Amino acid sequence: MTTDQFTFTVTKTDGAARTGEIRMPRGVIRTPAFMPVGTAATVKAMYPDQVKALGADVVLGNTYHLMLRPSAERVARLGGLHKFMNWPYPILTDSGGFQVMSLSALRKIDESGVTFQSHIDGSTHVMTPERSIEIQGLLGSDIQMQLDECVKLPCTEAVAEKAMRLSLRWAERCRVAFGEQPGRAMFGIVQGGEVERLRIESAKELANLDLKGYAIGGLAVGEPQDVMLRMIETVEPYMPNTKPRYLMGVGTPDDIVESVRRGVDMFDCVMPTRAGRHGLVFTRFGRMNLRNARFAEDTRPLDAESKCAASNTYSRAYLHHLVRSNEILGMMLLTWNNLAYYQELMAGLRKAIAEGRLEDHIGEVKEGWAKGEH
Ligand SMILES: CNc1nc2cc3c(=O)[nH]c(N)nc3c(CC[C@H]3O[C@@H](OC)[C@H](OC)[C@@H]3OC)c2[nH]1
Repeated sequence: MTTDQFTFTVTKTDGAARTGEIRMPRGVIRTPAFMPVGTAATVKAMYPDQVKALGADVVLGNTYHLMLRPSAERVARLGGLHKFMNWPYPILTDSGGFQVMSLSALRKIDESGVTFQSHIDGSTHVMTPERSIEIQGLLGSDIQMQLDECVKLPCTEAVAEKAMRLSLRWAERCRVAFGEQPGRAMFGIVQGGEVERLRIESAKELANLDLKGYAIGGLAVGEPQDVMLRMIETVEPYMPNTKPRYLMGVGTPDDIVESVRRGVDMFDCVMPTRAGRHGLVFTRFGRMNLRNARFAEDTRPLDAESKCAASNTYSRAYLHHLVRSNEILGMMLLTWNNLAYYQELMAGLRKAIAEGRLEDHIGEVKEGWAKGEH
């Protein structure tokens, strides 16, 4: 009997929300989970053991960036991404489709795949579903995303339909190319723009492929939050409830809370890391921009009750100075604080669902944000 080495178990539900565990050889992912973005084989401004200590069970790598530099083949020759970046735990990699559309000089997209020019040196590359899965395999990725076409919103129904159907055909090709990789998974990505019937068809067709997990793609691309939430509500009933649901690119703390409420299990977003590098901090009192002069002589730490040294030790005045001086330590401390807060938010949501008190907990969390400064 072959024991499946990649499993997902829902442990508790509270309304549409669930807690769960994704178990694989490299470790366990506790859901709902926030996955720090480590695009170029590093979670920017953080040491790997610091990211782990905050409670992150999995980090993200990116096919587009790593195929261009240092190349997937070189990472494989060096022992794979886990060894390369000293992160022995689970890694999820995106297929690269999104970055091709958003970062590169897109040359062509057709049935075979996408042809693009590197934003680094202008060299031409062809990314097919098969090549994307090959690259993710070379990296040693534990959770590999299908190659898809993520349309920019708003777009016409015809454009959304064409991209959704292409993505479905690419999902099938990725499934074949992925083959059997024990202990690893390939996730499908639901597309369909803002068109409910397309979203439902995409979710149903992907469910028929019996994949190990499913992402909701094509969102967090500038649409209002209510549109994003409506799309989640539309597809959730058609996404197998025994498989993890991953909402790509999301989001702010409020986006995450509202999406957990609607049955989403996994999240990724550059918000906490990128914002941290620019002086924007997330706390249980809401967000603060430490560039603001009002912090120039504020001797309080960001959050005296936080377990994180970046949050409970350094004065806002000092952090304000570091940000204004564009000091590296400022980026380090604010990134650290933000990731600590995001992990604390996820741990609180997991605990509240386990105790069947998610709605009360969400009320308390939002009250803290609204109250702002104490
Ligand atoms: C911000 N809003 C947002 N909406 C998105 C929608 C999609 C989508 O439909 N398909 C695919 N394939 N990717 C998407 C992505 C990129 C996530 C990656 O982007 C990278 O973060 C910058 C990171 O790579 C380490 C992450 O890896 C999974 C989205 N990002």
